[in-house]
Amino acid sequence: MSKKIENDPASASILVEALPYIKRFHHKKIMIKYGGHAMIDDEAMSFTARDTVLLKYVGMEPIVVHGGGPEITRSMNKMGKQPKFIKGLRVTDEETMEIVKMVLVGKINTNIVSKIGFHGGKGVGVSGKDSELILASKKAPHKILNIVTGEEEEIDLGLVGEISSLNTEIIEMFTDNDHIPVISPIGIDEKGDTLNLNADTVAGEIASEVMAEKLIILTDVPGLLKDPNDPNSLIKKIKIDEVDNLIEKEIITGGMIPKIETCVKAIEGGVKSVHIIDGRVKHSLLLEIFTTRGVGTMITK
Ligand SMILES: Nc1ncnc2c1ncn2[C@@H]1O[C@H](COP(=O)(O)OP(=O)(O)O)[C@@H](O)[C@H]1O
Ligand SMILES: CC(=O)N[C@@H](CCC(=O)OP(=O)(O)O)C(=O)O
Repeated sequence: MSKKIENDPASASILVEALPYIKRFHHKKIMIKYGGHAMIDDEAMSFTARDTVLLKYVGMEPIVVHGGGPEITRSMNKMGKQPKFIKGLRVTDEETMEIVKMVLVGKINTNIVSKIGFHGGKGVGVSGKDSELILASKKAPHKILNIVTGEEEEIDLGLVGEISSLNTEIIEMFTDNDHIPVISPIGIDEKGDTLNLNADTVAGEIASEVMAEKLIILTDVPGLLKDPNDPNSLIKKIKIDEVDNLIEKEIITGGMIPKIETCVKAIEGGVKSVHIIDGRVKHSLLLEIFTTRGVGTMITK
């Protein structure tokens, strides 16, 4: 420790402020959803990995579910494919599914695991296919109203799944043995085929299943915004019964829809506190957990 810190009582008070949280979350599972939009560069990813390792060393049990939407889109573009999203979900044909696996499991997961290792943690990568962690079934086609014909149309999302059951023993085996599980959001169906899952949904459902104390979603906005174009319009707290109205009014759109739906479900599923925060900001994870004021948007009952 440098002399400056030794002699500065303000530095000690940061630790003192953190003590109640360190006590409250001792041996508690903290689910961190690390969104692709928050992975702005290698340095930001390294900071997030280090903060996650810190949580482990002060006695919590962090679990990471990562996304990687922007990286998947970049890879699709390189291959001349145009991505299409319906309500925040990527329409996934077979070729896209191969890209999704390559990017999520082959690239992003291994990158996060090695960064956790570099900072002294025991990261271990799993996908929803390992030990049948996530059993899924193909999502039903999305129904939309064609405003020209006035008729209802169905859009098939392809190989996009919804979770039918979770086998979280493998996760608990890792957390019980001081490892930090890093989970890629893909699942398998009963035939053993791979399905693409939204990472927010996976984080929320696993958080409920393992009875996580907290779910923290790291993304590229300060939190839920009243005006998505104005980063100063942060909604600091929102009750779950206010959410539908914001979706109907199209204040919540795109990738924020699965995020906020996940938050609502996680609260209903027993997760005690749920937050959406800006993962691009250095140490936002620590500020959320260890400070009284917190950061981002808190979703409450
Ligand atoms: N009301 C809102 N408040 C904040 N962000 C919103 C809102 N509605 C839509 N969004 C969009 O949701 C995006 C975050 O979702 P997404 O792109 O899927 O991120 P991630 O890759 O982190 O999962 C934001 O960048 C923003 O463009
Ligand atoms: C079905 C579906 O949309 N799957 C997502 C999986 C990755 C993800 O969710 O990444 P973010 O958290 O960065 O958005 C996708 O293909 O983009």
